Amino acid sequence: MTDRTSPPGPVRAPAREGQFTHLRLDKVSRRFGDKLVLDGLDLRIAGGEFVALLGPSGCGKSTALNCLAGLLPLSGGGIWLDERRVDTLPPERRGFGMVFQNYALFPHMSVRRNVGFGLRMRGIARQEARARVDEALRLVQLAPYADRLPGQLSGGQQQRVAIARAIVIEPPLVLMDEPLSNLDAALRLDMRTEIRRLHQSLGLTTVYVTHDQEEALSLADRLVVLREGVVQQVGTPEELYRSPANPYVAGFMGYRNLFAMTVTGGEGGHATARGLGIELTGVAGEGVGSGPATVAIRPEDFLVGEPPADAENVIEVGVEVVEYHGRELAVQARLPEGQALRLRTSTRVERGETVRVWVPKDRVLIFADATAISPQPGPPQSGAPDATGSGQETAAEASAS
Ligand SMILES: Nc1ncnc2c1ncn2[C@@H]1O[C@H](COP(=O)(O)OP(=O)(O)OP(=O)(O)O)[C@@H](O)[C@H]1O
Repeated sequence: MTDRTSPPGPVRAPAREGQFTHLRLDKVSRRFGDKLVLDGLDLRIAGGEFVALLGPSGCGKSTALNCLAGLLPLSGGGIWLDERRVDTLPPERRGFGMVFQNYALFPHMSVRRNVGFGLRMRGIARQEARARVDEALRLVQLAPYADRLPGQLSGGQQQRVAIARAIVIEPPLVLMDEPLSNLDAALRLDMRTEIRRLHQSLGLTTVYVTHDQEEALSLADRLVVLREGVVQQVGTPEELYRSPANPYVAGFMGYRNLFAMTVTGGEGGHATARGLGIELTGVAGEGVGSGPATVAIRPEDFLVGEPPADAENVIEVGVEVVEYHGRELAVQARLPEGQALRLRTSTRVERGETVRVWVPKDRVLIFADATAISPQPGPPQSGAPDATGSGQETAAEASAS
């Protein structure tokens, strides 16, 4: 849906009433007991921007969103809409729209009454409220369902009701917490397009929480990758995809192969690393010198077959698992010392075969951070190369070591 080479810029629709220039999170912290779940989160979001908070389960995404919404008090720091401090205000005075994973609709109220609930609470006159509800239902293409109860709707339709309810109050900020997780794959794609369309056409500012890297990349103007409550990297989808700051972010951006190796030399912006019975040359990240490092490679960057004479990074691997994925095969192979290597190829390979694979050195990233460990034995990657949560195990493995 999104053209990745030119990420969509913020602010496309006319400014909304109550719109702000910047939302600022200033050293926001949140503790639960002894546990610091958000640790000094600094973030600046421009009005009209779509920002995704991305990270694995437990990294603090929902906590950050709930702090923004006013559902959780901060343990430290502040939240500002331009010059106005909002973290001291109760949720209803912030007036943000919220969409949750579980829809949170009132089961006994019709779609129309659910959508109009926030307007009734705000004392909006009946006639105006009705017109606004009609318009919101039209926007989410649910006008024909206005008189149904939520239980008479599909999951996707219920989520549209939740979205209509959030936007009908014309909030300066819409907060979405994994709104698509309960939907099936096809519906998720449709709703993703829908959310982006609404965001653009209404000029909303949206903060969207997800653990799904593909969802974040396709929806957001900017991504914020969180790890244990600490921001790892903030950037456009293209920046994060092309230049992840560390192995953890790389894991999220589809670098499913994270190898703990040792740098033995290097020149001209490249470094060479040894370990696991192989040698690899790649782009040297900041601070890479001799010593332990993490080498990151995307499964789809390997080439398979008889390497040309000038092929870089040629290695021999034993094919262990082959999954058919239409145009491509998802393959799990073993390095000489037994570590798993994941690759995707349209070249036919068979289980049990020993094959030569190679990867151009400019497709290999070498990080000074040596905390990643090699992916553990397991099934090959499923779905698209960077499909839902595909980087998660590797990121989790990275954080586990
Ligand atoms: N009310 C609470 N009391 C104690 N600990 C909590 C509470 N809410 C969250 N936590 C802890 O804070 C951490 C972050 O939780 P949070 O829900 O923000 O993570 P998340 O990244 O949104 O994960 P998920 O995607 O699973 O919702 C977790 O370790 C969680 O157990």
